[in-house]
Amino acid sequence: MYGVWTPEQVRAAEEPVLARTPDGALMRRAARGVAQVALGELERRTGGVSGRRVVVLAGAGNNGGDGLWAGYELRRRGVAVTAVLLSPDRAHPAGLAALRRQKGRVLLRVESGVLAIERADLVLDAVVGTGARGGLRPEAAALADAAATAGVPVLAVDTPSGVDPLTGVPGEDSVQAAATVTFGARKPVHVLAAPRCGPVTLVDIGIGPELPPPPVRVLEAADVGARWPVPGPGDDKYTQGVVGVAAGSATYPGAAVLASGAAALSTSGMVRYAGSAADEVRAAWPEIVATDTVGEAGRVQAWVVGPGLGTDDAGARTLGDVLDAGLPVLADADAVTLLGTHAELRERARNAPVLITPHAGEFARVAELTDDRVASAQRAAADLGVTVLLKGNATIVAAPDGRTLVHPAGSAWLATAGSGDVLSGVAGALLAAGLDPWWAGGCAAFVHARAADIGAGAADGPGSPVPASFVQQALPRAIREVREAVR
Ligand SMILES: NC(=O)C1=CN([C@@H]2O[C@H](COP(=O)(O)OP(=O)(O)OC[C@H]3O[C@@H](n4cnc5c(N)ncnc54)[C@H](OP(=O)(O)O)[C@@H]3O)[C@@H](O)[C@H]2O)[C@@H](O)CC1
Ligand SMILES: [K+]
Repeated sequence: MYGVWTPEQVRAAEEPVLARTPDGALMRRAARGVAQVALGELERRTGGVSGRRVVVLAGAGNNGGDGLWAGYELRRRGVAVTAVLLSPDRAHPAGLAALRRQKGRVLLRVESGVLAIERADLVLDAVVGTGARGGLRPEAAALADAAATAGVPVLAVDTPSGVDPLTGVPGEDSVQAAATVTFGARKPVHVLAAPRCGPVTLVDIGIGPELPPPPVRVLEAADVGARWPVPGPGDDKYTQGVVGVAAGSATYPGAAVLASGAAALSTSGMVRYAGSAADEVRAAWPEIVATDTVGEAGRVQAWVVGPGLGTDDAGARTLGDVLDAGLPVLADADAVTLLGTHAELRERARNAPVLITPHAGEFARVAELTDDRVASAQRAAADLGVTVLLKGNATIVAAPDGRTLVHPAGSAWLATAGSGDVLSGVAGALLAAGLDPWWAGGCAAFVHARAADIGAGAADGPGSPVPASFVQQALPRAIREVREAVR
């Protein structure tokens, strides 16, 4: 598990360290980190460093200072460095002087910068970092565009410029980085817009002890593996948690098959299905005990409700029955919509162990969604009194007590029909096994995303589209992987 801090928190943590260290020391540490990663990229991509060409796009603030100092370090290693100054009058004076001392080339015009980029092996994006406001301005946009067109990889300094460091939302023009080097702490952009950042290297600049507890956490495979429920010698099928799935309809039997099958693959023990797709579920999964209604289902330890349920009165009744059972509940899809339209159902869910798993459209039916998806999920969790898992390329899980995690999906293969049904089955099974909603959501999101990559073949190559049933089938391998990470 690792933490993510807001730019504001990082700035506050830097202050005391800046005050007790010599002028410029922090920036020099940061710049050495950038240079080291840049040298590694050059070596890996071109087989050497000496004489290789690096262009630094240097903005007006300290991010530009990092870039200029990194250019100085690279010059010392024999790299041909050209800096393009985006605001020549405000370029970091010490960084610029250092680069000049080492005979780095300095350009003031965008046109000459574009020409230099076309011949470069690597571009350092030091346009703007945590002080960013909005997308790239036209001159920086033209330079970023030149790098993209020429296929020159960009190493982002701290954050990919033009992407909001707090929300990860890209402006109209923004940098697509091949890799990113950040300092002191990971920031939200690195997990909310991971595909924009590429692999992120964290450089220690000594501010760690000054940081508060992280407002956002990211689970790693071992965290998930350590919590994944597995049977012990004293367990039987009941003691491990029986999950009930109230999903699917005559129109959407597939949702029932995907959700209940995913539950059966996620934990040992037992799955009960209740709904109008009982025949289809039984045919696909003979081990699942299927009945027509929630009332007939028998004892369970948690309910999954919603996928393919329908939003009519019958759906609302089923959701009400499930909430009244007083057990942990995973409410997805139509169940989220019903919570949006029925205030009395929202009241029954409040402060109960409920995990809702909306995508953006469903989320907007129960709470306000802004560009700041993390804050939106946190507010919704606090206001509704339930744990909220907001789906998206980066999935956010926020508990009413404020605990928040982000799962940064590496790929977008999960954006496929039925994939949410699979997630709901996994998370429901974890609730039945006794995980609290926040952990159930976090662990389910992790394994679900991994199963998508496995199903897509993205672990061994570029991958190919993966239907939800393949994601479901890849769950066992994804679970074995997280369990192996514990050892
Ligand atoms: N403190 C330290 O010692 C350390 C700090 N560190 C580094 O400092 C960075 C933070 O530096 P910072 O606070 O100076 O802000 P920064 O990100 O450079 O941006 C502000 C400048 O950018 C401009 N600008 C704004 N938006 C823009 C846009 N869309 N497109 C283009 N330009 C835009 C804005 O100009 P203005 O709006 O005034 O015209 C202003 O001049 C941090 O990310 C890390 O890299 C590390 O070295 C560790 C030690
Ligand atoms: K940057």
